[in-house]
Amino acid sequence: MTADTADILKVEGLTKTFGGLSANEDVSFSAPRGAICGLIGPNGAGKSTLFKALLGVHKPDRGRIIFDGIDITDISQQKRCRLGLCCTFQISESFSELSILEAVMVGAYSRTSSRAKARTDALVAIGEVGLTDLAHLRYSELNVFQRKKAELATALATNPKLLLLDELFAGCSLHEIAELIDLIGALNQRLGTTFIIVEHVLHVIMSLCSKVIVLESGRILEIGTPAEISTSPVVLAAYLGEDYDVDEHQKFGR
Ligand SMILES: Nc1ncnc2c1ncn2[C@@H]1O[C@H](COP(=O)(O)OP(=O)(O)OP(=O)(O)O)[C@@H](O)[C@H]1O
Repeated sequence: MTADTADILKVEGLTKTFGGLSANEDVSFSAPRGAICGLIGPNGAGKSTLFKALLGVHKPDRGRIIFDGIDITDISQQKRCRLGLCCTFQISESFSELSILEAVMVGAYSRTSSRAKARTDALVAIGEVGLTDLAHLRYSELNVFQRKKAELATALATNPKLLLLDELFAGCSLHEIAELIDLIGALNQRLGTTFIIVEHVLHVIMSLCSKVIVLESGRILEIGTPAEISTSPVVLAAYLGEDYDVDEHQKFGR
């Protein structure tokens, strides 16, 4: 398999069923290298199931996942992470007495066994998200917004090529959302990291993404630019119901 330099990720015909329910049905899309892509859809559309398949949390029934030219469909989560496919994850309660530095070092240890190197890499990642002055604080002492940034730093410390953000913005104020949008945009520019973002705050998707994938009932409903998605009759109908008024909802997502 030769690497497709244009697309860092290709998903081909991914299907995952739970009992009789198709959580993902023949899902195919690609993510261009260096892009910020959005994955949206109503509740239960299959977004988390798709992320879990990408991360290797569960195995799809059918289909293939090609990451950076490599078929990763059957390889472990740890190996995917080492290849550069990672997500943000909430620090569990059992880790809450760790300092930010120690928590972010957990991410850095995915690519080194050297404590000194993990510490250096963690400090770089902490700097990237602007938490250097708080690096010594315990996780339990942080507010929601600081935790989000620390989770982002932990993921960055794995040195991802593709970072999946699953509702990173949830629980943030409008001001904090604006700051996180700027931060993700800056990281994308500075580090070249590709992002795929699952987010219910559509303003985030419309502000950051160049490509949006819309899922509904496990299937791809539409793929396009934010402008195309925000005026797509099928997308509007999926979100707003069959009786939506296009003129009334032309500011969808703003
Ligand atoms: N482990 C599981 N066992 C059984 N059914 C599941 C499982 N995980 C997900 N599902 C079902 O698959 C469908 C898709 O769920 P999924 O969580 O992927 O949707 P989602 O788009 O992430 O939803 P939300 O926006 O509410 O988080 C739902 O009907 C859900 O109940």
